[in-house]
Amino acid sequence: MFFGCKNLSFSYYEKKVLTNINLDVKKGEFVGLVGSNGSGKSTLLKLLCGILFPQEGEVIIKDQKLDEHNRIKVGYIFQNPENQIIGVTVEEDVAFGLENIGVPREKMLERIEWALSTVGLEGLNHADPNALSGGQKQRLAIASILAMEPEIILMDEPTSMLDPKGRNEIYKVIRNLREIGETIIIASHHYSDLEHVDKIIALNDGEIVYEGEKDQFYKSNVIQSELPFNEKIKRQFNADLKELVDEICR
Ligand SMILES: Nc1ncnc2c1ncn2[C@@H]1O[C@H](COP(=O)(O)OP(=O)(O)OP(=O)(O)O)[C@@H](O)[C@H]1O
Repeated sequence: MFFGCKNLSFSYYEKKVLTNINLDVKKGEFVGLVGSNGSGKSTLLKLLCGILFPQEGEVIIKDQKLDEHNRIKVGYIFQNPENQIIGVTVEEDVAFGLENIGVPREKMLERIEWALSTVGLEGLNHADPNALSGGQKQRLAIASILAMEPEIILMDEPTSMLDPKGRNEIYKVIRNLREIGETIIIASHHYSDLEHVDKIIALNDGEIVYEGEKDQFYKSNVIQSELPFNEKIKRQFNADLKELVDEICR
């Protein structure tokens, strides 16, 4: 198995929030994780990257159980980039993780340049991270993870704190990451975040209730609240959003 988990269950003290989760993610796959508030998406991502440990089951990375020795292979991008940025300059921020794992200086500079250009922040090496826009901060957080060359990247609602411009910047980065063959799981409520996913996994009350094609998911009634706005309109008024607007404006 490239990446996934087997029979994973997790409780916060007495409260069970995930039950018997099984995932199998192929190399290069782009997976969307959806579910209403509190369904367990963030908890699942935190288990998949080793921030939390399950009471039952295991996470697998390249046929091995995820533990403190190999969890570096899983990169986790927080919802709020402020939680992740620690450097005084952009370059220092990306360098931080690399220094921790003892990457030699020359290799480190190469990786920093590559990561910054992949997220479109080239030339900003000496900028103050606090002076960056929201979209740039999120891209810096992605670069810092990318530089560590993880096998898989997990993103927890990466656009929820951004304006439309920032969101578009992140979509461009995701397209770049896909082109270079990165494996990505993205938890999100935003339909646009999930436009290009290979498959959807839907959680409800801590259980997987759907796994499969995106279009099929939106056609099904598994989780109504996750439907894109246009689809909700279609079902309610039996008309396309554009047709309705045209009709109203006539
Ligand atoms: N640290 C914690 N201690 C106790 N309960 C928690 C903790 N974190 C989350 N929970 C509970 O676990 C359940 C799942 O939460 P989680 O944040 O994983 O869901 P989510 O699907 O990511 O929600 P959202 O879309 O709102 O971010 C919720 O009922 C939440 O209240």
